[in-house]
Amino acid sequence: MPRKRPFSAKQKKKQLQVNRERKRGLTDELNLGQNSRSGGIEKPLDENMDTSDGESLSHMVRKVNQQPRPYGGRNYDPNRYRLHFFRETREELEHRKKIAQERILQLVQSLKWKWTLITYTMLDFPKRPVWDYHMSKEQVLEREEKSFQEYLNRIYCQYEPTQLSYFEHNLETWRQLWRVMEMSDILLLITDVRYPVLHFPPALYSFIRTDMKKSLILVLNKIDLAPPALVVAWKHYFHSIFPELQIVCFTSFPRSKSGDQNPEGVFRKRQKRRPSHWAAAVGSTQLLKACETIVAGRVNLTCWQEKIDKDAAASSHQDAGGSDEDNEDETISMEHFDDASEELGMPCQELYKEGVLTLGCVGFPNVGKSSLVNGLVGRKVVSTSRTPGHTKYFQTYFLTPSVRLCDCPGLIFPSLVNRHLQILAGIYPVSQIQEPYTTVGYLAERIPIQKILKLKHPKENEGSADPHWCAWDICEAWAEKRGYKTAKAARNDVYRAANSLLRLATDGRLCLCMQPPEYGKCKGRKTEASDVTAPSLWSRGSTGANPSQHRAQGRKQSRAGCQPTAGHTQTHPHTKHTLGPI
Ligand SMILES: Nc1nc2c(ncn2[C@@H]2O[C@H](COP(=O)(O)OP(=O)(O)OP(=O)(O)O)[C@@H](O)[C@H]2O)c(=O)[nH]1
Repeated sequence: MPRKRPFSAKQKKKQLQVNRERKRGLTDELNLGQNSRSGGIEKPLDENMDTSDGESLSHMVRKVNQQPRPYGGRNYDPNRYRLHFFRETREELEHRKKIAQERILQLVQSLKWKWTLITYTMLDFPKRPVWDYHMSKEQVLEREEKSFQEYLNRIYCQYEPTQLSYFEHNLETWRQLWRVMEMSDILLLITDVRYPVLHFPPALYSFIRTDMKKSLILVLNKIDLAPPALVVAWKHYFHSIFPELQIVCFTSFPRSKSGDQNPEGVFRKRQKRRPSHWAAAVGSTQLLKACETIVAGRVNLTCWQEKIDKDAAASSHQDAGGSDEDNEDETISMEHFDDASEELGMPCQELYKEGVLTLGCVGFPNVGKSSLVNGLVGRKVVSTSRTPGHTKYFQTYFLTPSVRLCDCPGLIFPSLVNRHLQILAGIYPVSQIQEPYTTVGYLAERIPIQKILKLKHPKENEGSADPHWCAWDICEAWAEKRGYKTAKAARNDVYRAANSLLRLATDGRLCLCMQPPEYGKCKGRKTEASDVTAPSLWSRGSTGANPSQHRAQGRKQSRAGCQPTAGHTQTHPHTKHTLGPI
């Protein structure tokens, strides 16, 4: 009789999980025959695809980030809204791992790190097919499914799967976007200022402007993570391409005067944010001004201005040592819509219905849409997370009686963007990456992370004077430094180390920022104080709570223009690594 092999609890758990997934895959497959809501591709394009674990209905689509909590009645599918991505083959993953272990890394010159919108061939995105009130709900849904399937077939006929970046394959999530676009008067396209061209789909802009005849405001969000000069440079870049576009700079977490100035900050644990922190968001006034310009008096926005003034006063009261009331438990009047397909919105709705301005926050996952809603409200009304794809269904909230905010789930638009960049931009959940090493290599070729993290080469003791680094070495050295060990053999846990490095990058603690094409050349350009609020010097209030500091920063920026200077690297510790001689 063969000897029984030991079977750990972890393995058992995994086995049960796989069985469950297999069953679910079967159910999905059955459902798909009647109603392909999952948005998967029905026939595998490549017969050689990895099908070993039998996880999903279509072996080409990887489903990640399951629904966090159960909602709805008996027929509710908790995984209906999870992210669906194209799945890679095992051979492909093994090949990339080998590259990470062998390829010697070389720093990319900053001149090669310039990005334009053209650099990214953003493809068209799935749109809602035309419908009218004579059609039944089932007919509308069926038409949407057919159109979405055709869209996927078209795109996979045009491009090889490896050419395409990860993008959303779940029709339900696209339906949420369609609904939000229909119900909103102005769309706020939220982008992370570190990767704005990555988060700006020109196809979406032109659809909103030309087809829907609505306005769009571009929000350069998370400005606390980039040097002010870079924020200004991006603002000017977008203005030069889209002169009519309103652009607003925003941060939900302005940098405090003392905060994160220490280069060792990268090693520190993330601090838990106080509930009152939301009131410190910077950019509300700029957003209000942009809305006023577009609305042109058709909606009364005075309440919004009053709210901003009130929040700024409360914030400065807290600065002066006032009480920090915890509003977390207050009743929150958010409206959830967990089935966008149930809501057949008007295809061409009237603007500013009943004197209410609806602002729809749309964009890629993890760019800070929910945080922006919280920042505008001044307290937590929607849940946020550093895991992309956290918001699953759109939610609305009345900021004032005449301004309604709508938070849409994040969507990855199809593009030909390099997948490493997508991961670093926080678009793809780090915990779900099957092969993180090459992305660490991509990062290390743009930021000298070995130096920043003071890593010791794993082969240093083997006598090599100046050992070359490959991505695997970096992960191994980081595992050694952090003490990440595998459970069984107590070897360095390289996979965990790679994930940890990628998290540091997505959180902005290892800060990589894209640069616009003219960045570094426009020395003479004057920076207006209104261009960007300097988060490092002005930590509280969004309405001029500290105007003298604001003016001082404006002067400082004017002197610096758009040139990355030593001054900037001092005020912004991450900049040194981002804009230095790389
Ligand atoms: N530094 C910094 N981090 C931010 C800012 N806004 C959001 N974040 C962080 O970015 C992560 C994502 O924020 P969310 O507000 O959940 O992003 P989202 O766009 O709603 O994400 P999805 O639910 O995936 O669509 C969280 O870890 C936030 O703490 C900001 O202004 N500055």
